[in-house]
Amino acid sequence: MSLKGKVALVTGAAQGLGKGFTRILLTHGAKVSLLDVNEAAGAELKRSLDGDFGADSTVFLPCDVTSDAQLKDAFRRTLETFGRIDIVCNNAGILDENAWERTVSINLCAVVRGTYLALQHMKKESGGQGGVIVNVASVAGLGPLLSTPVYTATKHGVVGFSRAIAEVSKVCDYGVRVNVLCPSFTNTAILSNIEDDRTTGQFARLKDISKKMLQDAGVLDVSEVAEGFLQLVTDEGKNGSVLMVTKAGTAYVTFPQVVKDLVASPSVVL
Ligand SMILES: NC(=O)C1=CN([C@@H]2O[C@H](COP(=O)(O)OP(=O)(O)OC[C@H]3O[C@@H](n4cnc5c(N)ncnc54)[C@H](O)[C@@H]3O)[C@@H](O)[C@H]2O)C=CC1
Ligand SMILES: CCCCCC(=O)/C=C/C=C\C/C=C\C/C=C\CCCC(=O)O
Repeated sequence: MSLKGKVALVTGAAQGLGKGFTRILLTHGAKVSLLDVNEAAGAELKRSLDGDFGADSTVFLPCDVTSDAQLKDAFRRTLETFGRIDIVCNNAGILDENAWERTVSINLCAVVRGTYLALQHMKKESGGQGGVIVNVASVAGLGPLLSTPVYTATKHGVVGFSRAIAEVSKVCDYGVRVNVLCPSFTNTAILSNIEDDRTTGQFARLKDISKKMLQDAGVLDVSEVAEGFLQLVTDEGKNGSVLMVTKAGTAYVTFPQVVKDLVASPSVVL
């Protein structure tokens, strides 16, 4: 799928991975709506992107993804600005085992909210033109990161929810693909949490295990993860796909198939 003339909405776009996803989308010809709760970083990024891609290529919309009203308004303003939405990336995330309810709210509840809003705008049965959603989980969505059990749970939640919605989209012919990105440790601000007793809370004593995992796994550059993101956006054969990005390269994750062909079974009435 070519990105020329396409419009994307990215949450948590002001820095780190969201900024990387934004840049790769712009480089391939898309326009991007940048959503972030950090207004100063968002405004600064917008200024630098104006220089590289032109002021008409992006809009920055201050938005806390935990607010239903703010996220709805950001979708509305994206449509108002660019006239269409084709790509949605639910990327905003935090790691804070002390503020664990907020972690669930941002990392999982807001991904559900962003996915439902994306479907409302893009699915064919609501008059949309189809599209693609990429939800950002983590390798911690596939196995445990010991010092961060709630973070780990939210990322497993993102994987499970996205795979389920991808199947729904296929069966109900929404015309929207839903994929999941699972990066390993990547060089962004969130990595500093590994050392921070305030964010690991009662599990601070386990931080050496996470640090050892990081040393063994290595640290990805944002651009390596952005290439994986681009694959999930552009490869029209991918729906319900979970792409793991590690220093060893990229790999699509396979899951055990517990019930074979459930939806294709003639005994299942849809
Ligand atoms: N850096 C890493 O090692 C990995 C990161 N991830 C995931 O990638 C995603 C992006 O994280 P990074 O770029 O690494 O971290 P980061 O901390 O650099 O960026 C996160 C962005 O999300 C924004 N944000 C936080 N709460 C928000 C809210 N309530 N509403 C709107 N925006 C909000 C922040 O302002 C920030 O711009 C997260 O979901 C994270 O869990 C996944 C695997 C590895
Ligand atoms: C503490 C900093 C966290 C930074 C953000 C993040 O999500 C990093 C995750 C990196 C690694 C995930 C850790 C554990 C995953 C464990 C097992 C995965 C198994 C995958 C497989 O090969 O089957």
